[in-house]
Amino acid sequence: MRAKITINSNDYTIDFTKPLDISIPIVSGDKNPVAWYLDAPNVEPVKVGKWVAAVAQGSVVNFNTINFNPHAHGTHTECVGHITEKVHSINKSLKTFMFTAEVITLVPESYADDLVFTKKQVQKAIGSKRPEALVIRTLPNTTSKKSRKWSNTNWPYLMAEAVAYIRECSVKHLLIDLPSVDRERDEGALASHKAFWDLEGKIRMDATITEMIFVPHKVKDGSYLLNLQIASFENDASPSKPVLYALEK
Ligand SMILES: N[C@@H](CC(=O)c1ccccc1NC=O)C(=O)O
Repeated sequence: MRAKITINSNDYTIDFTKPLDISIPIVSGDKNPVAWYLDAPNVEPVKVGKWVAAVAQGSVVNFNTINFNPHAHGTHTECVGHITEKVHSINKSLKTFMFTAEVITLVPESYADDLVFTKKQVQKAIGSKRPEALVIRTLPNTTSKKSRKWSNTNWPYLMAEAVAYIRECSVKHLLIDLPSVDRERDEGALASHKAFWDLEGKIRMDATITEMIFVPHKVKDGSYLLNLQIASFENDASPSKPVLYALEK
């Protein structure tokens, strides 16, 4: 299926048979990525007495219970409810699902004992583009990101002024391939989260942050259409499935 779309008076064609999935699959056990000091997610059949709900074990159906944490175990999208006393729901915050998106690639820079992404880098990478969604691929970009054990790694993070700039560019949806836009241990500052949602100003209720994506190498930097989908969880965050489509002229 192909679609003709118009973005700001420019016409493009989309080929829906060529999705570029930038989500990380959730798998049971040690192959899954983990952050925030939790154990691996678990997918296992329901057991009642002698009944094990797996066809391989004599059940007529496979019927698994899944135990996982959206923030710790893979690609997830969160709303401002992640950091506010009143719990806002991602299902109520994210109401449209197709966005113009720009994929950029950033190399972290040294900052004291940390690795960070600066406002200057972001400015250079975005240039004059003003997408609704910004997809940040960080280097190095090995496939081990899909199973990384992130706890206590002090991953690279976005400087708050870089995120404020992203907000000033009117980006509504920020996606990154790290467990957080903020430093792993920041004494609760969450400075980049706060800057993105404008917590000290007019809170952006409809803005979202998606973390732990994986942007394959074959996806080149540039402009795309983004389909950002969540499961309908009434929670601050949900596992999500961001999918890019090339914009053909
Ligand atoms: N960086 C925060 C911690 C933090 O953000 C966090 C801690 C435990 C579980 C989840 C967290 N953030 C998740 O998105 C801090 O050091 O206080």
